[in-house]
Amino acid sequence: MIHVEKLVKRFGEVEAVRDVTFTAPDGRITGLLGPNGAGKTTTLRMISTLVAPTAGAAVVDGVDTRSDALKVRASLGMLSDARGLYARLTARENIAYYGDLRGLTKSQVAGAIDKFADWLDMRPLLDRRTDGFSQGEKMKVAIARALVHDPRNVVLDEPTNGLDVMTTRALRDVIRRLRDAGKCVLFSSHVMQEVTALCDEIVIVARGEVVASGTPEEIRAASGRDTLEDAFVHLTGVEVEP
Ligand SMILES: Nc1ncnc2c1ncn2[C@@H]1O[C@H](COP(=O)(O)OP(=O)(O)OP(=O)(O)O)[C@@H](O)[C@H]1O
Repeated sequence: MIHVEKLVKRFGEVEAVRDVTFTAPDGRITGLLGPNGAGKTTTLRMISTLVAPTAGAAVVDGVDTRSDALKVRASLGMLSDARGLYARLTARENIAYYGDLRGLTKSQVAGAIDKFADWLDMRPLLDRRTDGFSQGEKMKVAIARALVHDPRNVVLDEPTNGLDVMTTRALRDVIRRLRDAGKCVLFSSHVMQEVTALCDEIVIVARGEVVASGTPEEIRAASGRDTLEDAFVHLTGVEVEP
């Protein structure tokens, strides 16, 4: 479970996150939805221990990110983007390298690679060097790499960016499988349709603050609008992407 409480992050004069409080429970898919610059990535980076909060707390499975970052990292998988793959290594070697860093045995690594090869339909890619991979192919490797240690908490920053329809569908299936296995899944998006297609709970952020949270129906009803899209525009003051 991920809980953030009155989270604040300032970069000099810029207040990227002003006041963010929410809980992403186990066995649920929670979507952090907001327009560009709302503070989603900064929030996820604080949860993942990559940046320290200016104030407030991010707590993962009861552990505060500032008191024991290593313990938090062990129970969390973070996908930020598909950059940083080793071009000279094959997909399999890239994933195995992260498995080694996480302290997995060879058979645990082999099992994880086998699982993701099926889930993401990436078996033909496994023994090719990632140099020259398409955006979607790189993303598949990045997902397997981020989740190789089977973390209880899964954090995905705009995971469907640049993916085609088939790969997006495969990724959604993976996210649902993780939810059904009882994991806490938290992902960010600026695309409302993406979030409504997948999420059990939605947290809407705008200008660094939570402006609404709940199930899609709760948010729509609380806003007094006919559709979630109208609610989103009303709450954030931003037009929805087509
Ligand atoms: N390292 C940094 N230094 C200065 N400002 C930053 C830094 N990181 C983020 N910001 C600013 O903080 C605000 C929130 O950025 P953030 O990347 O968290 O938003 P986001 O909701 O993820 O947006 P997007 O959907 O565009 O990725 C933006 O105004 C951004 O310019």
